[in-house]
Amino acid sequence: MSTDLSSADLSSTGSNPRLRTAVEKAAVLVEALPYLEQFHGSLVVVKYGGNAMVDETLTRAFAADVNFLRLAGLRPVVVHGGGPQISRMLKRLNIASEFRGGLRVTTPEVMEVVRMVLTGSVGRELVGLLNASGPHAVGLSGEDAGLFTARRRHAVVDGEPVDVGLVGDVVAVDPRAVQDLLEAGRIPVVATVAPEEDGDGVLNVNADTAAAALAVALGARKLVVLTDVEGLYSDWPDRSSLVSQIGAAELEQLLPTLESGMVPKMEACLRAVRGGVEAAHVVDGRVPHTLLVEVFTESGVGTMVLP
Ligand SMILES: Nc1ncnc2c1ncn2[C@@H]1O[C@H](COP(=O)(O)OP(=O)(O)O)[C@@H](O)[C@H]1O
Ligand SMILES: CC(=O)N[C@@H](CCC(=O)OP(=O)(O)O)C(=O)O
Repeated sequence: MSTDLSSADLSSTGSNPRLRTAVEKAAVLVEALPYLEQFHGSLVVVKYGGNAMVDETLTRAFAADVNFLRLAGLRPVVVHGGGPQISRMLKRLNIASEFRGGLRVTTPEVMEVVRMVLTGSVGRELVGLLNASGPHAVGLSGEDAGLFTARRRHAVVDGEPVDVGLVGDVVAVDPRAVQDLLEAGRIPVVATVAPEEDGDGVLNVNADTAAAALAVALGARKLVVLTDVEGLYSDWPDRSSLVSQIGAAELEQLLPTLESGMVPKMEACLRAVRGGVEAAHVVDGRVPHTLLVEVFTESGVGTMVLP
């Protein structure tokens, strides 16, 4: 079946603007058809960055998109960040904080705030927004049912390892709690605090890192990362260097040249595609509905990482 709405369809609307709008809307739906078919039943991990949550219109559009994915027969899993929200709370509490190599230097005092903000505030708000259109979202953290186990990691700045305190990398995932929820038709919403391996404390895991580990453990079809930039720039901040598609080998070469938040993000995309995820996408979460456009249209937006 041809899914093309040709110029003949548009010309048949003559000068009637309502008919023209109707045909254009139909074209969008028709373009989505092959993707609806292709991705039916697919598991998609969506990482929602704190920087993309700034405005209520955007968070509502995000919640609508995730609910849309579920209703369209996909199985979305949300992993959320909350970096700016943590920073705001630290500031209110007069606790100093800094980032090294894209990771927050996490003292025990900072860790308490990270856990409180991610599991008690950002996660709750997202679950509430998602559930405004049906009781499907359930919040959990890496501490629930052994979902994540983490090991302390160091950031690398200018080729040198830097101690960033209570920051972890996910070394094991027990995805059963998430799978049980998916099986029941729910939308898992995951905060990325994780118990430390061989310890009794918890570690602060960058949300991109955790989303990639979860996507691999779940055998996800896609990882979609929503952030506050159009995608990956090969020569940041030169706006003409936006990368629309990149392979794992090329990305690996580019990694040492990247800065700040893009480091854990692109490492996560690499980890995902190397771990069997078909494609990882970085898209601009400041534009409403980019998640749907990325999944259901031919051209997509942002940067796509392929194995
Ligand atoms: N090469 C690059 N391409 C795109 N963004 C970059 C690059 N290098 C640094 N950045 C910065 O990384 C930021 C995204 O990372 P981050 O702030 O951690 O996002 P999030 O909160 O969504 O995880 C961008 O807003 C941009 O300022
Ligand atoms: C270790 C580390 O940096 N952890 C992050 C966790 C939250 C996060 O990743 O949030 P975004 O996705 O919004 O950046 C932090 O403390 O900010």
